[in-house]
Amino acid sequence: MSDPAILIEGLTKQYGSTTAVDDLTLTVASDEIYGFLGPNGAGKSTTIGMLMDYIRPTTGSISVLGQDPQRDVIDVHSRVGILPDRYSLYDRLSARQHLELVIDTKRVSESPAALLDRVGLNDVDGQSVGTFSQGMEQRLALAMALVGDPDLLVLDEPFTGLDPHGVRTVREIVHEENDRGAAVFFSSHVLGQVELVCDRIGILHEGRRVVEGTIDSLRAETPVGSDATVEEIFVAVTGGSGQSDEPSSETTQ
Ligand SMILES: Nc1ncnc2c1ncn2[C@@H]1O[C@H](COP(=O)(O)OP(=O)(O)OP(=O)(O)O)[C@@H](O)[C@H]1O
Repeated sequence: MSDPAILIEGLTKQYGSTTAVDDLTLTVASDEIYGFLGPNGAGKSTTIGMLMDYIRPTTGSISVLGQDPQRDVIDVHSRVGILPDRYSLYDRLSARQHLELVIDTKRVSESPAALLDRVGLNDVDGQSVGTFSQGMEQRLALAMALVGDPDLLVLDEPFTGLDPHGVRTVREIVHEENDRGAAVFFSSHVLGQVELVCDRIGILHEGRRVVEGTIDSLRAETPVGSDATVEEIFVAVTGGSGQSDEPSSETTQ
């Protein structure tokens, strides 16, 4: 049996007196699509940062594709496709040049044009990224994550800034990548989309995982009813807290 895509045990990250991630334990199988949810500030991006060794844990252990991100960082980075929550692009370079940089770094042979086509960015040849809209930048960042047919895709808020075509494209790519054999781990506040693509979800609240399972199993174990949406489950288990009383329209798409 293959290693889990992600194995996290007792993971804690402390920033001074703030506990961003609190004794988190979580497993993502090598063939699953896992939605990592939680209110603003719950600790999702911090956890993702620790998976990639961008952030060092205070305590706990992490294995990514059977490897230790601190010890085997080069291997982990070569096998994982990451769309971080904050990324910087080079204003003066084109989308093709960005992809060529990742292709060179990962030492793979891949067609930038085919990657741009997959994310719906086919008419941007020669255009510098400084002229891109937010959605175009997001599509390019996703294409960069796809380079090298990663064994694990880690996507932090992949729907940010995308129009409905882009949202659909992300959903299709997540399914295609999973069909190809990749695990997908993504955070999102767009709960309607999460419901459409995830095999399992985990909900984080104040750094702790409060529930985990298939949507059906969460409906059964949460007092929300057998036809509850992910949004209703989310609100029930996070106490309706978060930054606003009303879920934003983004969460219901
Ligand atoms: N570098 C840092 N220094 C101090 N505190 C930090 C730092 N990074 C994150 N935090 C704190 O850690 C907690 C978790 O933040 P994190 O960005 O992981 O949340 P998140 O779940 O990704 O939120 P969002 O949905 O808003 O993106 C927050 O309280 C945040 O203020």
